[in-house]
Amino acid sequence: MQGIWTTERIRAAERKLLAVTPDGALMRKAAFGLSVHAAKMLGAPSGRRVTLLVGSGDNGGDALWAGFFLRKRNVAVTAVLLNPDKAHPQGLAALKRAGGRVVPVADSPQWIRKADLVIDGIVGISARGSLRPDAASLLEHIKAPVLAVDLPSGVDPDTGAIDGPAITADRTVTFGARKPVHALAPAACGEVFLVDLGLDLEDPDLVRLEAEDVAACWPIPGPSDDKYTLGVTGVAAGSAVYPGAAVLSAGAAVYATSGMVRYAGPAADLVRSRWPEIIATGSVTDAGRVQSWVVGPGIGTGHEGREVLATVLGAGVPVCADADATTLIAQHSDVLDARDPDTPLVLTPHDREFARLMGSEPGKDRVAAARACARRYDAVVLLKGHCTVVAAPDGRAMVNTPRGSWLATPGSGDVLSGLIGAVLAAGVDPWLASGAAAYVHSLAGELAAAGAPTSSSGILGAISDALRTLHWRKS
Ligand SMILES: NC(=O)C1=CN([C@@H]2O[C@H](COP(=O)(O)OP(=O)(O)OC[C@H]3O[C@@H](n4cnc5c(N)ncnc54)[C@H](OP(=O)(O)O)[C@@H]3O)[C@@H](O)[C@H]2O)[C@@H](O)CC1
Ligand SMILES: Nc1ncnc2c1ncn2[C@@H]1O[C@H](COP(=O)(O)OP(=O)(O)O)[C@@H](O)[C@H]1O
Ligand SMILES: [K+]
Repeated sequence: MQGIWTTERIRAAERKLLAVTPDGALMRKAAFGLSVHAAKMLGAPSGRRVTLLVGSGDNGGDALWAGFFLRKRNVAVTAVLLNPDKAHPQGLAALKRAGGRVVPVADSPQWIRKADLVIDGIVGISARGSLRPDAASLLEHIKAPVLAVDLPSGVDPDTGAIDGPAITADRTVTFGARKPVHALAPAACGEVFLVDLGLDLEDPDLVRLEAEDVAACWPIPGPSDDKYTLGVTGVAAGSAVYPGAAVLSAGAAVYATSGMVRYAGPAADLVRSRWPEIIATGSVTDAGRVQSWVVGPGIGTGHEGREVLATVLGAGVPVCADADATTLIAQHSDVLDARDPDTPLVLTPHDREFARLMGSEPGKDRVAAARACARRYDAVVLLKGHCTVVAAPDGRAMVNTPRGSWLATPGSGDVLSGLIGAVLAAGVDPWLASGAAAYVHSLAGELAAAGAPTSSSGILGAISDALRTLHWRKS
């Protein structure tokens, strides 16, 4: 699991380390790492032109020191100082000593336009609010690839929110530890690299699953397993109007697990004909025993849907309440009375469903929003979006960062619900199960797309490929 720390925690850890480190040593270490990445981006660095955008804090200091190291490799370095009086004095002196050019904002457009690489040292973890106009005015001249120092300026370090002009980096080099911005604003960060500073950090504020975490929790059969032992997934989805939701959700469960999948609802004939391995019935009351229920996709928000939801909430097994089920819960909170408080519940709202559950949309701080919703409903909340946040009622939070936006296609949420249900049926912790499902979902989207738009059926068909990329410990 990859740990992510808020800027407050990072600053506290930095203070401790700075107190026992020779003056300037950490910054030079950070800047040297930065210069190595800059040189890689330039290919053959000698004779190439790099322009530094330098703000008034230590982020600008990093850029200036990186400029110093690049001068040693015969790079032509120009620093644009946003506030000459406040530019990091030692960094500025070092760059000048090494033959770097320094220009004021007024003269900067030409130096930004003709650069082979722009290094963004405008603001780092102490950034507050949107970029000020003088800083923002520099961005329009950028033509070259951008290397962001610590984080792309203009993006909120703790929420990843972008409110106004912001740097879009090709690569970000961060120091000490990953910050929320790196997980929550992937399109602005580009590829993120970490320079280790030896910070003493534990108990991350946020985590991101890696392939081995998903492999370790995903239910795959071992020598003593049979069709029941990995858990039976129940899917209560679809209606006469929306039978496709049932096919997609149940189909995702079929691909996700070698255990049994049961379906209950009005699309039983269609589901059976599409997935002969599924035991399908017309009603949840005669579906047979399951170890988890997925309820909601396409069931509608009327009386019948409400009855179905109440029945599965009272079944005493983990429930993933998706799509119409989240709306039903928002509109009729008493339906939750049917729930055994010890039975895990996963809610999977997108922003509009979230607004129904919580009274307003998630806003800029999606992690805080998901945490608040998880606490309010005593449920795991998987907040859908470009980056998906999964929060547990005890405060644990993780984020799934996708590569691309291929999942933005109708029915893709139905696929996700089936994946979650399959992992829940195996008895995996519901927070981990939801995060692992989001990971496999986005990986399947990426593989299905392979660089061109795909569909939910395509994502469904790529689930096995996604799972094959994980490194199993047993089989
Ligand atoms: N500590 C360490 O061990 C290490 C730290 N390191 C580095 O230090 C960085 C943090 O440096 P930091 O704290 O000096 O602040 P930083 O983010 O550069 O600038 C903030 C300043 O900019 C301004 N400003 C604020 N908002 C603004 C806006 N919207 N638009 C425009 N300007 C704005 C405001 O200054 P003002 O102009 O108001 O005086 C504010 O004070 C960190 O990200 C990493 O790169 C590395 O060297 C590794 C070792
Ligand atoms: N721009 C995007 N980038 C990445 N993933 C996205 C994007 N937009 C939506 N998604 C993902 O696609 C899925 C859409 O689910 P949902 O909103 O329920 O749609 P549907 O009801 O059509 O199935 C979610 O998993 C969400 O996180
Ligand atoms: K920056």
